Amino acid sequence: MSAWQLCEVTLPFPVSLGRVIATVTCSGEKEVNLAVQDAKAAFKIWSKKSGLERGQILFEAARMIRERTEEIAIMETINNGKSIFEARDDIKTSWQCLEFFAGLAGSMAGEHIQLPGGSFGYTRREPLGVCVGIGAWNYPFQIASWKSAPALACGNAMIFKPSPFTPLSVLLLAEIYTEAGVPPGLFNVVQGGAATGQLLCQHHDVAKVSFTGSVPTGTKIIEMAAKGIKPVTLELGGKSPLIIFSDCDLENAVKGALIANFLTQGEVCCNGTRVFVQKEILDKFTEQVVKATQRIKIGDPLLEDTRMGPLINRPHLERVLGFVKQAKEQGAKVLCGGDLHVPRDPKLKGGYYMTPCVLTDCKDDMTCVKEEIFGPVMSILSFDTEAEVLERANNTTFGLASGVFTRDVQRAHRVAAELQAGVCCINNYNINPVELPFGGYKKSGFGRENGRVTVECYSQLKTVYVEMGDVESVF
Ligand SMILES: NC(=O)c1ccc[n+]([C@@H]2O[C@H](COP(=O)([O-])OP(=O)(O)OC[C@H]3O[C@@H](n4cnc5c(N)ncnc54)[C@H](O)[C@@H]3O)[C@@H](O)[C@H]2O)c1
Ligand SMILES: O=CCc1c[nH]c2ccc(O)cc12
Repeated sequence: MSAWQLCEVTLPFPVSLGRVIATVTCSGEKEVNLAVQDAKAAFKIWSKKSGLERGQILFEAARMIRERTEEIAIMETINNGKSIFEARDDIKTSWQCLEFFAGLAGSMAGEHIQLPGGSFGYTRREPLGVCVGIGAWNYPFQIASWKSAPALACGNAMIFKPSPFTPLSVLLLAEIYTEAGVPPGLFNVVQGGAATGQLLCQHHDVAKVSFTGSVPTGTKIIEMAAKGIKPVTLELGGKSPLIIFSDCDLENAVKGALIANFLTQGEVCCNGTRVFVQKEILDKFTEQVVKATQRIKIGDPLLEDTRMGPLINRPHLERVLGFVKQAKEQGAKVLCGGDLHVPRDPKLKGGYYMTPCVLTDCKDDMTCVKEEIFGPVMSILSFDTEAEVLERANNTTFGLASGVFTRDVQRAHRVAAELQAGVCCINNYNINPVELPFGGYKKSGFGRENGRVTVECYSQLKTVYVEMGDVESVF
């Protein structure tokens, strides 16, 4: 039995349409201990399998996710409020991630190093043990997949705690792993909020924590991990710059700016919310961005043509609207959106909708330009020169992502090299294929998800020395 089925406290989870869709129970100390105990037992079996054997099971899980895409996407849309159109894409990147690490599992290996006198050494890449994954509410299924796939491929067990705002879809992932053949308890889900998260991070049998969420919570996670000398992966917030030079392909730059700001209701950590536009094209760019933003179809996220659903919950909606109000007070101009949206469909009336917002006349010291809003609010800033925009783009404590639109290939790479961010997209935005590492600089975190390098975040290296001669002793 999974730990999440054994809980004592009942919490209601109102979702983004204002209705309760499910009640899950919150895991306390007893359930967390049980989950760790089961994970330890499963780790013993799993870590003894060859990489190829683990890969075969992960390939099967990927196949099952792909086959059940529609069911999982519907669940994710109900869970989070994002459009079904986007949810399908999240599920695709999830099974792709499982496939990517399944493919790597069989070739994880150490090195052989020849030493004097015929002696030699070799290294073994070994799993860490029981890993904990803690997720945010914006990409519930994908976050759980991006954490569990490399963890399991490397031979670890994982206990995953989703955000209490989106507790459901990860249960399908747990079901799929089990049906695909992972040992019982190897991937387990516990439910709850901060208290459950703390119990997991502080548990002495937990070897690693991989966290996706805000900087303040990330700070607490790293403090707890430091006390236990545990490695962490931190995927935190951002306030990423998107730089649009006057020599860009304008149509692509406009599309890029919308993708950089309005996917998942703007609730995306790597969004390019500081849109720096070179003066010569500011008016043309702004006009086209506003037109395209006003065309975004807001509504029932389960309908095929909807492109923006409701925000995650009422306090968050109010927070985002508060940022727009403050921006106006500080001198920004609202060119469109930024209002509460009440859909005509009566069944959507209680939903946490707002209209996507474009702000102009923004200055670097305004709150809307400095702080992560995590909602559908784009701030447009103008600039003159490359040197100036680089200085301003890097003037932030965050460093998750960045983007540049230009037709000048040398400038594109020069700017990409100068931007202080873990990711830079040239002539597109929010493209995060599983083959490429994803993660932040500065306060946006450290460690990486996806790409080959992530194997290093979920394994440890043992050095073995082999003496082929006699022991030479000074004693
Ligand atoms: N960099 C990334 O990859 C990435 C991805 C998605 C979201 N985010 C960031 O996440 C934030 C929004 O998500 P959120 O509101 O769910 O973040 P959050 O930090 O409030 O919560 C994230 C998770 O941490 C848990 N948690 C809260 N307090 C905890 C504690 N003391 N100990 C252990 N666990 C605790 C929560 O229950 C939740 O599961 C934004 O800042 C966004 O930028 C970052
Ligand atoms: O929201 C931020 C970027 C992102 C999108 N999907 C995922 C999955 C896992 C992460 O850690 C981050 C993200």
